[in-house]
Amino acid sequence: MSKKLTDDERAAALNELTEWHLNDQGKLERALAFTDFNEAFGFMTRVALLAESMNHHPEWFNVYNRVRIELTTHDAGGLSKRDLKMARAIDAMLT
Ligand SMILES: C[C@H](O)[C@H](O)[C@H]1CNC2=NC(N)=NC(=O)C2=N1
Repeated sequence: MSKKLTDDERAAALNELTEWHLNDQGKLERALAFTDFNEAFGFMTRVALLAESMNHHPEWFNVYNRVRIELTTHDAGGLSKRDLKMARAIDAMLT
């Protein structure tokens, strides 16, 4: 069971995760564009393996070279540290 972040914790995290924003559903969102579908799906495959190992799974949307990722923690009813860990791991994968 993960705890929902406090308002202060969430604000600090958003300040640090510059590529991410809070969407209108309160989820942590990042939009990405790759050169083509192969690159996008290759990235999604790497994230999928990571997600499975972390038992924390993204909600996402893909069209051709674009991927939009939304992170939230269902049992916390909002953002938790698990979303921040996942976001940082995704960022690290892209550098
Ligand atoms: C039973 C299982 O541990 C839960 O359903 C996990 C799986 N993956 C999950 N992923 C995400 N993003 N949020 C969750 O709350 C979550 N819960």
